[in-house]
Amino acid sequence: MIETTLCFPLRDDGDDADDVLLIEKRRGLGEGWYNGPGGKLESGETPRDCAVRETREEVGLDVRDLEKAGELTFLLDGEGHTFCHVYRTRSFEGEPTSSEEAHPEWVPVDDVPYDRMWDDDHLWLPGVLAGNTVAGEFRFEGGKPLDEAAFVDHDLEWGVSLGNEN
Ligand SMILES: Nc1nc2c([nH]c(=O)n2[C@H]2C[C@H](O)[C@@H](COP(=O)(O)OP(=O)(O)OP(=O)(O)O)O2)c(=O)[nH]1
Repeated sequence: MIETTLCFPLRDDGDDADDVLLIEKRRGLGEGWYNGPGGKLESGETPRDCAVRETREEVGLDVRDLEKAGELTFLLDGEGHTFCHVYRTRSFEGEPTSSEEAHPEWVPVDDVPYDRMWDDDHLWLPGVLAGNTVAGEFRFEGGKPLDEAAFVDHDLEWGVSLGNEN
């Protein structure tokens, strides 16, 4: 299975609500859709280090104190395809800037464009952005690549203990 990460930086929008930093992905898996910054683990790298590196590479933001928020398994035609570690943080330095891979955008958490994201995201991302923890399994069918397969069903468990070691 491919091991990946996603990081969702949050900031208070000054009006008792939060903004989340999303990217519009410019290439690769999920191109043209919104997501959090993230990507594949490099060899020898911890998931947490990967999320920090990918966020810096994709949008130039230095994130710290990542809180583990989810562990998601994506299956394609019955086989494990991707395992994704999900983090959120309120601690970061810098201003988000575009890269070849990603165009960043602060979006109110109540205004996340789920119609322009992976089909499963509306099921788990609102809870993650609200501070909950989740373990999920999402089944896709129809062959590679994953982002052209059909999302067929899922299992979710909320309030899971994820530890903070990875
Ligand atoms: N939000 C969300 N993210 C997903 C889903 N499925 C899935 O693989 N991802 C994530 C895992 C990765 O963080 C990201 C895929 O990006 P990636 O960076 O690994 O892929 P890429 O093809 O651009 O790889 P690379 O060239 O940068 O190595 O998408 C999903 O259903 N929802």
